[in-house]
Amino acid sequence: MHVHVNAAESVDGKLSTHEREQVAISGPEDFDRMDALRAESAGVLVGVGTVLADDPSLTVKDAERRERRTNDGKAPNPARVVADSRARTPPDAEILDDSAATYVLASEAADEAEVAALSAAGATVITAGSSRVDLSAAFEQLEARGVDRLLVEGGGELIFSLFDAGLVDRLTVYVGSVVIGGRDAPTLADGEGFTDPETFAALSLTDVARFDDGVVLTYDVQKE
Ligand SMILES: NC(=O)C1=CN([C@@H]2O[C@H](COP(=O)(O)OP(=O)(O)OC[C@H]3O[C@@H](n4cnc5c(N)ncnc54)[C@H](OP(=O)(O)O)[C@@H]3O)[C@@H](O)[C@H]2O)C=CC1
Ligand SMILES: Nc1nc(O)c(N)c(N[C@@H]2O[C@H](COP(=O)(O)O)[C@@H](O)[C@H]2O)n1
Repeated sequence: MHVHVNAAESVDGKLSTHEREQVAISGPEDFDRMDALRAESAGVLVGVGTVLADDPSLTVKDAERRERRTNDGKAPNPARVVADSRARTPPDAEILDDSAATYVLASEAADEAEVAALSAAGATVITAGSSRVDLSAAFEQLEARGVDRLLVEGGGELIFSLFDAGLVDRLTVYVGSVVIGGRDAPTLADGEGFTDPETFAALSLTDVARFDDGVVLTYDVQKE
């Protein structure tokens, strides 16, 4: 599985406000760059926290990009994937509309009725992990279904877990010219955090580019 994490943060590293409401940190040029990344992906992954906060659609917005995908023999939109251990995704969430296939990565702790409701709403539920989604195992099951290239759009809890598990290949971060602040506002990587510097995720900066009134930093992730 190739895993590319892309997110937009303020200069102080926040993904949104302490109220965890969606804010536009980047502008039209960066949203278009993100749309191109979606169009190149087999799947777009977010955590259930992002689904509950933002209710994103995770579709390709540009019609020409969708047409190019169709001409290449692909579905117009990549699959939508949500990491959701307890099947908390609302059955009327945007990611469950009929624009694309939707996978819910759940754990054995998910309530059977909630899983059934998501299946009835059109999702394919993949179970991996006892109390929380085992991301490596879930990715193997996604690959078996042809989803072999994931764009991860957040949020901070999920992104930390992916780095912690050594699953990230590439990171692009849009740094917007704004300070959001707030000790409880989500950051690019939340979770437990690393303590031993030996275990920090090590990155190689490969590009710096200006988009809108901010910069996009591109990194390859060093793997042992
Ligand atoms: N600026 C940007 O680019 C973006 C901003 N955002 C913002 O980020 C915020 C949401 O981020 P956040 O609250 O961190 O939520 P996330 O989207 O990271 O979702 C976190 C949840 O995912 C579930 N999950 C399942 N498996 C795992 C796993 N193995 N590791 C970690 N999490 C797992 C957990 O819930 P459970 O245990 O129930 O499964 C967890 O609470 C919102 O405010 C949103 O607006 C979001 C995306 C992009
Ligand atoms: N690149 C980027 N810049 C921002 O300023 C953002 N707030 C986000 N958020 C992500 O975009 C998703 C919205 O997707 P749809 O337009 O609904 O398809 C949102 O959920 C975040 O993943 N990204």
